[in-house]
Amino acid sequence: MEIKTSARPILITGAGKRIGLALARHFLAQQQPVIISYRTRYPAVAELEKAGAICLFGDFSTNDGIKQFAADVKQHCDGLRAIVHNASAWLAESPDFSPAETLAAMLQIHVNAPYLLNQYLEPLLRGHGQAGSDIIHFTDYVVERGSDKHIAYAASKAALDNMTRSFARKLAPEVKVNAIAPAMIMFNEHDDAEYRKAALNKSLMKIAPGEQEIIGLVEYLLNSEYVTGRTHAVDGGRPLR
Ligand SMILES: NC(=O)C1=CN([C@@H]2O[C@H](COP(=O)(O)OP(=O)(O)OC[C@H]3O[C@@H](n4cnc5c(N)ncnc54)[C@H](OP(=O)(O)O)[C@@H]3O)[C@@H](O)[C@H]2O)C=CC1
Ligand SMILES: Nc1nc2c(c(=O)[nH]1)N=C([C@H](O)[C@@H](O)CO)CN2
Repeated sequence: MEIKTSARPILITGAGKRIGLALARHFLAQQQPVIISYRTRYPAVAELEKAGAICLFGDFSTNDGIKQFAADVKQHCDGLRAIVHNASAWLAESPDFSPAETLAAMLQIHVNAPYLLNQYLEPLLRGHGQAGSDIIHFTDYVVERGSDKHIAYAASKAALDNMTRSFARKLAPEVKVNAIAPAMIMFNEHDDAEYRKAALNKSLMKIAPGEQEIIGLVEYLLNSEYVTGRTHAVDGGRPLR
């Protein structure tokens, strides 16, 4: 028998590193209970556990894995304050995978996982009053522009963007549902100087702002009683370049 938390946790998927990890640390520092999913057990997962997070293995590459993860969440709490759908893979089209494999993988993590988790965990989000809970989908700036190197990625994030409006309709007024559409937030370690220069030049602001820009927007959305069904760009003015 698992011990259930009293205050409603915020569930963050794929939070063993980078933006998800930064969000988990932020909420824990505010005494806000957190549940995270991790697929790879990065060293930071033990650090989050030590800080009080419930860290559950979750591999969303199959629908069974998603279902199992939802069942595990229900073992640990009766209600959720929010679900933050952060888990993602930025897979480019490449000769290493067939187009069918690439498309299936992108749809699995950016469409099946949030769609199924929203359905399985809906009872935990409801029943907490008007605007009592939130769902936040992480999409991408490329939803509006497309991407010649990440076609399946962009298409799957576009589907997620659309689901934002459908779930907002379905779950209002109890649950607000919004999307955050970042452009460049943080580089990956392997990005070379030439790539970094070109990527920075794509926006008006010309910086990689880091996780704090996302944390600030997530806080804003959680605190709002009115904002729902919208996509919120964090892109340094990229469409204006
Ligand atoms: N960083 C940026 O500049 C931008 C980020 N975004 C979006 O913001 C969000 C966070 O970005 P970032 O921190 O860079 O993301 P990362 O790619 O660094 O991390 C994503 C997380 O998702 C997990 N994940 C991937 N596939 C699966 C799966 N099948 N099952 C379970 N977990 C999985 C990864 O686990 P594992 O490591 O074990 O695979 C990882 O922990 C993402 O949704 C991203 O698309 C959008 C635009 C720009
Ligand atoms: N899941 C991920 N999605 C995205 C990443 C990433 O590292 N993981 N990175 C980007 C880039 O930063 C891009 O916006 C600029 O090069 C996009 N999505």
